[in-house]
Amino acid sequence: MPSNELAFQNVGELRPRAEKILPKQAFGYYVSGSESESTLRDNEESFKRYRLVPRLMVDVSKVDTTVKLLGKEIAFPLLVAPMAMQRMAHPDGELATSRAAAAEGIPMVQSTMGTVELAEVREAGAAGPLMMFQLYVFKERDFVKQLIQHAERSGYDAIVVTVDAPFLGKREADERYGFKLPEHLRLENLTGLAEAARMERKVHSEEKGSGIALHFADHIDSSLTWDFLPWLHTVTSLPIFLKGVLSPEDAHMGVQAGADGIIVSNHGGRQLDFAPAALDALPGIAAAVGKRVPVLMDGGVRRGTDIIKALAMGADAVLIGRPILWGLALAGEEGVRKVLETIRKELRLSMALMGCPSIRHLHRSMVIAPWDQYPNARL
Ligand SMILES: Cc1cc2nc3c(=O)[nH]c(=O)nc-3n(C[C@H](O)[C@H](O)[C@H](O)COP(=O)(O)O)c2cc1C
Ligand SMILES: CCCCC(=O)C(=O)O
Repeated sequence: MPSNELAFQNVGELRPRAEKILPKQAFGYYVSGSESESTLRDNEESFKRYRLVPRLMVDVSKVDTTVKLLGKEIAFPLLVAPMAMQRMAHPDGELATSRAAAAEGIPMVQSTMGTVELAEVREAGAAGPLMMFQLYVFKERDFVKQLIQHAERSGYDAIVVTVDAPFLGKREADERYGFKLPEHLRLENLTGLAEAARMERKVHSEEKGSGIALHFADHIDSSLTWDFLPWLHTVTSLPIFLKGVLSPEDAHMGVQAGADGIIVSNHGGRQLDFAPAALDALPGIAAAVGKRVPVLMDGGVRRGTDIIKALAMGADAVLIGRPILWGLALAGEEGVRKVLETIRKELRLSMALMGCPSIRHLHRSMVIAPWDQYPNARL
C-alpha cells in the first residue's frame, strides 16, 4: 500500500500539499515567480492553448518512450531542472533527487547553488544515464574555473550555463518574508570561494529583503557577453548548454558562439516578468537552431501531454522544476520517483492514444497551436 504522501493521481495535486508542510519562507521561495507572476502563470496556461490531433489504426501495443541525449539513452524525454537549495524541502535534498532521477532513468541538472556538494550529488546518481552541472558565473573567474573542472572530474556530462540571471528577478514573497537560507544549511559548492565567509553571512544575514537576491547582486558576474562561451570551451571539454534563451536571434548567436545545446526557458517565471511562455517561444527557436544542436525547454510541464506538445513543437526533451520539490518535500526520494513515474505513465498512454509507438512518430501536424487553422480536408 502506498503511504498517504504517495497517493496522488497527478502532479498538479502536490503544490497545496507541500504548502501545508513547508515553512512559509521555503515554500514562498520555491513557488514564486517575479513581480506580477504573469510569466509564471502563462507557463502552465500556454500548454492548455495547444490541442492534440490523434492518428488512428496504428499498432501501439508496444510504446517506446526512450530518446537519446548526448549519445545516452534516457527512459523518456524529461530532465530534472536545476533547482537551488533542495535541503530546505527534505533533509536528503539533492541526494534524494539525484537517486530518484537515476532510478527512473533520466538526467538531473544539479544547480551551482546546491545544499549538497556537487560530487556527492553526482555519486548518488551514478546509476543514472547522465547528469549535467548548472553554472552560475561568479565575478571571481578563477573560482569559476575550479568549479567547472571539479564538476568535470566528478563525472558530470555537460555544463548548463544559465544566461537569464545577471541579477535575480524581483520575487516579492522573498522580500516579504525576508528569505534566508536556514542556519543549518550551506551553499556547499561555494565554500572555496575566497569571500565564502562573507557570502554565507549575507545569505543568512539579518539585512532586510531577500538575502539570496542581495547575495546574487554582490557576486554574480553581470557583465557576461557572447565571448564567455569561447572562454568556457578553453576551461572544459564538456558540452555546453545555454539555459534561458527566449528569442530565435539569441539561439542563433549562442550556437554561433559555440553552444552545444539550447534550453528555451524563462526560469520558471522567476526572472523577467512578461517574458513569453517557453512553449510559445519554442517553435521559432527550434526553427532558428535548425537541428544544429539539441533544443530543450522548461516551464510549466506538468503532464505527459505537455511533453508531447513540446516535442511536436520542436524540443528534443523538456525539463521539470517545481513538482520535483513538492514530491521531495512530501516523501523524499520516493516522492520524486512517484512524480517522475506518474508523468512517464501519462506520456506512454497519451502516445498510444496519439498513434505514436515511439517518440520519432510525434509530428508538428499532430499539434494545433493557437495560430494554426484546424485541419480542413486538403486531400
Ligand atoms: C526553487 C527554484 C530554484 C531554482 N534554481 C535554479 C538554479 O539554481 N539555476 C537555474 O538555472 N535555474 C533555477 N531554477 C529554474 C528552473 O531550472 C526551471 O527553469 C524552472 O523551474 C522550470 O519551470 P517549472 O518550475 O514550471 O517546471 C529554479 C527554479 C525554482 C522553482
Ligand atoms: C541564489 C540562488 C538562485 C537560484 C535560482 O536560480 C532561482 O532561485 O531561481
